[in-house]
Amino acid sequence: MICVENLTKTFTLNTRSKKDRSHKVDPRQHDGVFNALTDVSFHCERGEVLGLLGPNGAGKTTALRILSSALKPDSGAVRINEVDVVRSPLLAKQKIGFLSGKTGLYGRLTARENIEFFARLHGVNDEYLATEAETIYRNLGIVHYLDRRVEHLSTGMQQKVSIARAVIHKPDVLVLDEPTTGLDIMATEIILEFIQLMKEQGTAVIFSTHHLDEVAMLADRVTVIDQGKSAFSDSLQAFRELSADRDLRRSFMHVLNLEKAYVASI
Ligand SMILES: Nc1ncnc2c1ncn2[C@@H]1O[C@H](COP(=O)(O)OP(=O)(O)OP(=O)(O)O)[C@@H](O)[C@H]1O
Repeated sequence: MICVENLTKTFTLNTRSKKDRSHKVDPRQHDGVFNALTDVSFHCERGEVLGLLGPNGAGKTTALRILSSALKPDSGAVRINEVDVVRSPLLAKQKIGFLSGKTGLYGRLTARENIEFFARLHGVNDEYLATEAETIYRNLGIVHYLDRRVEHLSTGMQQKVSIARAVIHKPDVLVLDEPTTGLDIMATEIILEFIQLMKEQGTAVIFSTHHLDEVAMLADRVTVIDQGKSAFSDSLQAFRELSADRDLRRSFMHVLNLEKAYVASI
């Protein structure tokens, strides 16, 4: 369904970043450039959830922005069935729903206006908005504040509106960058249940997270990105089996240590 192959992405650093001492220790920086991604590959089938893990700064957001066609890779491929995301970004946008760290909602518009504006950009018709969209609103628990201005909503409320906006055009693939970060237990629960529902409806869902319990609950596949490379990409079961006691935290540490040992040896 969605196949990501050998992505690379280099950022040119500005003069200030070049002088920034904190960057000097990162082996990915040299000669005024930062190699954010050097080799990232994974895939996710219809009706599957892929949990994307990795330490801070590993390259998860960079990879997800490329998937959503917000950013162009230097090399590598992203394909959704027959559609080449890099070559046909407009077509790809119809097939992908993307939730990024920044909500991108218009504060002075109501939640409903935000969602419907985005829906119309994607050619969603009024009949659908009047009927089936209500199911999305109910499933996300946002019905009672749809007509309030976004600037007056809490972080959790805004996040759920952003998710509604990301799925309103019925994408084949849903990409969520840290969807539960900073949210309370109830908002988190609703979002995790919503991901499960999308999976049951046949959507391929890719979400990044620092919470291993979310991966245990939802993921069929796991990809770990470390230092711009996919250090592990396989089923949840294979990930568990990396540790003798099938503990996900230990599996995660195992992947990172192996990767570091490898980097040290070259
Ligand atoms: N435009 C840019 N210019 C220079 N460096 C960048 C740029 N965007 C990202 N980076 C660097 O690329 C690296 C990967 O960043 P990215 O945001 O993809 O990491 P992440 O895995 O999502 O981290 P986190 O878990 O903290 O959100 C970081 O070191 C970041 O500073």
